This record gives sequence, structure tokens and C-alpha cells, in this order.
Amino acid sequence: MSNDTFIELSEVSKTYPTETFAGVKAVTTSIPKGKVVAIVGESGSGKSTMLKLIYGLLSPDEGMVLFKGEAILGPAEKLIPGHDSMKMVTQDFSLNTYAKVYENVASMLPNTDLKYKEEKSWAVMRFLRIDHLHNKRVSDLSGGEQQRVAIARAIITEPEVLLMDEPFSQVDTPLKTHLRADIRRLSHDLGITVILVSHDPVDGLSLADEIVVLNKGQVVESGSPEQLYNQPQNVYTAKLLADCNILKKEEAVKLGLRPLKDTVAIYPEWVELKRSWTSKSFILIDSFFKGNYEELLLERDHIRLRAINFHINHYKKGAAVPVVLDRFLEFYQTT
Ligand SMILES: Nc1ncnc2c1ncn2[C@@H]1O[C@H](COP(=O)(O)OP(=O)(O)OP(=O)(O)O)[C@@H](O)[C@H]1O
Repeated sequence: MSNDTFIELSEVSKTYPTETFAGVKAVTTSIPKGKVVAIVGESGSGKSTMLKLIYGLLSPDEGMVLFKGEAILGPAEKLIPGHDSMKMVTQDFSLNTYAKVYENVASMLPNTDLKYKEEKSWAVMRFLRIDHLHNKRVSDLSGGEQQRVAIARAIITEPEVLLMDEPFSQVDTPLKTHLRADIRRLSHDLGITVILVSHDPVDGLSLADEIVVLNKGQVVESGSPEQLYNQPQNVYTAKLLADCNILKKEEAVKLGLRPLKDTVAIYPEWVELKRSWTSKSFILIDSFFKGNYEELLLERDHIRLRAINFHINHYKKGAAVPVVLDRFLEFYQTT
């Protein structure tokens, strides 16, 4: 392990005292500087545990967590837990809800230079577009606004790393887009390395430069969103990131595919719907309106597939839908 790497986890394991299974197990991965990294995985896969190990809120039972080549001190070795060059925004935001926005943000800086304190507080509030709320009490803000105040408090001291646990949990869909853009600006404009945990992998796909996939406390793979979406090495990743159709080899063969491995994954957008006759017709079981498209549930030989259809209401329930299948992923694992 070289000294010029940024954050490195090497064979890190952590089992909680009351548990028999490890929260994380033999995790080895590295986090590059200045990037947005999303840790994704099913509930209980160890995402929050990994975040706490990086921040120093937990000590590993085995292995090492290094920040710029130095071991991160755990709670037993540090009076105030948490690494000095990092800040963590938790789901509860830890704000003083009775105080105003400006006070919440400015109180993170010492009173040694009042001019700097005031200028910096305004700059950070402007960066996160909460300057117009400066005089409002935090208790009167929406969840999305409180989230931005929590981020402002975290970045005002210019940390090198910002850790975010489920940053989108209290934000509705339109605000998510703004918050994603804000998080990207933290890394791209300010150079902060952002490590976030999300139970919704779509957040990771649309925002992160790199994704780390956890399953049962272990890193199953990591890479860019495009790489993991288009060429996942595990059926777990394909299911997690794409909500894809999973077929056994025999089922895929019945549908005319020629897989070599045990499990086949077909993304709904790869189920090609044709307007004219094809040798493969499916029966439309149901359709689900999704706004600018509908999701079709199709069946043939007792095998069901979900497909995406942009010509809403073109197919009626019970009708034959001509389909072409020529793109699929295949895996040796069955789950
Ligand atoms: N304080 C704790 N004490 C005992 N077990 C814990 C504790 N925190 C987490 N665990 C266990 O460790 C495992 C990993 O939990 P963790 O919270 O890291 O997962 P997660 O992927 O963040 O889950 P979620 O998405 O549900 O928040 C789980 O089995 C969980 O029950």
C-alpha cells in the first residue's frame, strides 16, 4: 500500500459485539481523491458500518483503514471520535432546530476572526442556495432545506472528505435532482471527496464517479456507474442496479437465447417491442403507467418479462406483443 493513495481499506472486518455475522468482512477497496463515491447494497449489507469505519467512529477488528497512508484512529484512541479532516452528515442532520440558519452554519467556526467567520458563512450559504433562509429557524425549514444546512455546517471548515449517510432519505424527487447537483459541485468545484451511502442504487448511478457494491458485508465489485450497469460481474449487482429480469438458463433457452452460464439477466429496456410480427410473441399480462412510458408485464411459456414501452396504450391486456430478444447478460452464480 503506497503513501500517495487517499483512503484505503485493507482486509477490514468488523463484527458488532451482539452479532455473530460480521457487519463488514475482509473489505479491501480504495477511495480516490476528489471523487464522489457511492456505497450501495441491500439493507444490512454493511454500508453504514463501512462509512463509520472510514470516519473513525468504529475500529476494525481486523485489517486497516488508512487516510493518506496513516491509520485512522478509532473511538478508543481519540477523545472526540471522527477524523479531523473529515465531516459526516447523518440522517438526523444534528442541527440546532431552535436556532436560525445563519447561527447553525456560523457556529461551526471559532470567534478568532469574526470578519472571516461572517464572510465564510455567507459564501457557504450562497454555495448551497440557502442564503435567503439565513434568518429562518431550522425547525421551520423543509427536509431538503435542512439537508443543505447540514451540508453547509459540514463543509464550512473545509474538510477533505464529506461522508453522507442516506442524503436523499428526506428529500422528494424534484429536490433530489438539485441535491445531486449540489453534491457533485462539492467534489468538482471544491475538490471535496464525497463518500455517500444510499439504499437506492439509482442515486449512485446518477451521481457517483465510482460505485462500491456491498453484499453481506463484502465488496462484490466496484467501478464506474456505466461499467457496473453495462458489465456487472455479479447477478447481485445487476439486480441491485437495474431491477432486471432474471431467468434460469433453461428458461432463457426456451425463449430462443443461447446462454452458456446458469443465470441470465435481461434489462427491461433490452426487451425490444416490435410493431410487426416476429417469431416470438408474448401475451400482455398487465401494464403499469410510469408517466412518459409504461412498464409491460409479458408472459410466454410461463416465463415472465418486464419491458419498457414508450407508445402508451398501444398494446391491450391479453394481446400478443411481438418481441425480439438479442441482448442479455449471463452469470455462473444463481443469486
Ligand atoms: N450497533 C449495532 N449493533 C449490532 N449490530 C449492528 C449494529 N449496527 C449494524 N449492525 C448489524 O451489522 C450489519 C450491517 O449493518 P449496516 O447498518 O452497516 O448495514 P446497511 O447496509 O447500512 O443497512 P441499511 O441500508 O439497512 O441501513 C447488519 O446485520 C446490522 O444488523
